[in-house]
Amino acid sequence: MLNDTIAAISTAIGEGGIGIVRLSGDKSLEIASKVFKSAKGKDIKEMRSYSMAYGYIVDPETNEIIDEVILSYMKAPNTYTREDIVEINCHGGVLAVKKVLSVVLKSGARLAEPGEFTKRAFLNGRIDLSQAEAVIDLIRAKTDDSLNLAVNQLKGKLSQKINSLMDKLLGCLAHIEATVDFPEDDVDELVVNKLVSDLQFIVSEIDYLIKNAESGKIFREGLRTTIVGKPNVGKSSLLNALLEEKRAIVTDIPGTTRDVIEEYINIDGVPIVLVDTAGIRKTDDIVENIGVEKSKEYLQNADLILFMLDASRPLEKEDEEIIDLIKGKNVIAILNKMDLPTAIDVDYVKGRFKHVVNASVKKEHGIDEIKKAIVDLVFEGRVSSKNEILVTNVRHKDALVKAKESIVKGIETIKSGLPLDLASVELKDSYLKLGEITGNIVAEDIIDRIFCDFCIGK
Ligand SMILES: Nc1nc2c(c(=O)[nH]1)N(C=O)[C@@H](CNc1ccc(C(=O)N[C@@H](CCC(=O)O)C(=O)O)cc1)CN2
Ligand SMILES: Nc1nc2c(ncn2[C@@H]2O[C@H](COP(=O)(O)OP(=O)(O)OP(=O)(O)O)[C@@H](O)[C@H]2O)c(=O)[nH]1
Ligand SMILES: [K+]
Ligand SMILES: [Mg+2]
Repeated sequence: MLNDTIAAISTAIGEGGIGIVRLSGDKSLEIASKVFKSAKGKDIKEMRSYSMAYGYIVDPETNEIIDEVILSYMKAPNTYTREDIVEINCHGGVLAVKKVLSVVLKSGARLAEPGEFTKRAFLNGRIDLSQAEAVIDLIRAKTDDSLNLAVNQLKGKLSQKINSLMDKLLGCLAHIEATVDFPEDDVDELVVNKLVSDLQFIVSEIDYLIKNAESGKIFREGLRTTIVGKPNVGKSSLLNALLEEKRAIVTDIPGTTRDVIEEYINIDGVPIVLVDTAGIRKTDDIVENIGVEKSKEYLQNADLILFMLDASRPLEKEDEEIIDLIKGKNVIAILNKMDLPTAIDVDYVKGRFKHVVNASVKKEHGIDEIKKAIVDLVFEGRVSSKNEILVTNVRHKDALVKAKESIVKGIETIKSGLPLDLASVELKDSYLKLGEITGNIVAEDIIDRIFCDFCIGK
């Protein structure tokens, strides 16, 4: 129900300077007035929009003072949700904030669902769906570039692009309608050519967005990079070196790492989810074996594999088995332990892998080269995040792919000389797909799924 008043804790739960309980809905001020006592005896119902009041939150049933607070009021429609908003700024302890929320709920507000404030901003028309999605991306951004992309999307840059494509498509549809109204006339060849070239232009613009979406996805989700190799080649040493922190246990005992270790790093603005795994080998140790199975699972889902080899030893069956497992994946092979005499067939490894880096992780050699190889591979021939409209969300990319397919079919229909209104069916499909990105035209379950993913209080 959109017209009830919702409330939630909008700051992170934990000890902090301030914790905020936020209310949104037309009863926000009325509910707040039941629990707030102004220090100067003022009535908050007379408050001006975008002003604050100092006082106490009091449990109306027990008259017990719960917290000393500052309350702020923002009047609809100039607010985050486009509804009346009251924010109660409490002391930032877990208990005070929770108790304030609980009296607010007892006084007539309903606990907000995750993302419900932002969902209201969307349903009330302040932002479209792609902008709402940008809010959560902004909160989760781990690098400056990711943040920058999310802010641009929040400001509506992607929406503008999609709306302009939809306008152009609508122009083509109008064009077709106009010719269909005069069926007796032979459709002018010039008209058809113009239509096809307009559609091809739209396709090329969509193509550009799709092409760069791979990089965009990395900025939003991070590049899943998994270090694999047989035991003892130096995988955990590499994780520690890239993190610049002794995160994983390193020993000279093969089979040291058993669980999967996952950490975030930022390499030149590229967010990386770095995963260290158990060395892959056949083993009778039950615990280690679970680790090995996990390693195999993780390497299947990786965007990039850092395949580590011990260059001081000849290639072994275990290495070959891993080579088989990672076939067809994005791989950077790392020849580690180059500080020791080389025993591996370097040429053979170079023949098998396009990207090979020499390193001695222990002596801190080759770490920068590994970082460079990762970033180069990510952006091979592609754009960075600078001043680009980058599609970062897989949902948007999928919609673009489908939108393009429909236009391409439409162009084929037109070119084959079939009646033009047959093409308009396909163009309308494409229009609907584009509309899913901004949420102009979108099914309720998609909306629910998107906002489910939000945090509470947002
Ligand atoms: N205390 C607090 N800080 C916050 C938020 C909040 O809800 N509360 N925000 C959210 O979580 C973000 C700010 N987002 C906002 C987006 C739009 C409007 C808004 O009311 N815009 C009005 C213009 C108001 C004016 O210019 O006076 C409008 O568009 O009409 C407010 C906040 C970040 N900081
Ligand atoms: N000489 C030399 N030793 C290294 C180098 N890198 C790592 N080591 C050593 O190799 C041993 C194994 O290193 P780890 O990082 O634990 O190897 P791992 O691949 O994570 O091993 P598991 O978790 O057991 O699969 C340790 O004794 C490291 O100090 C290197 O570049 N040169
Ligand atoms: K080890
Ligand atoms: Mg290890």
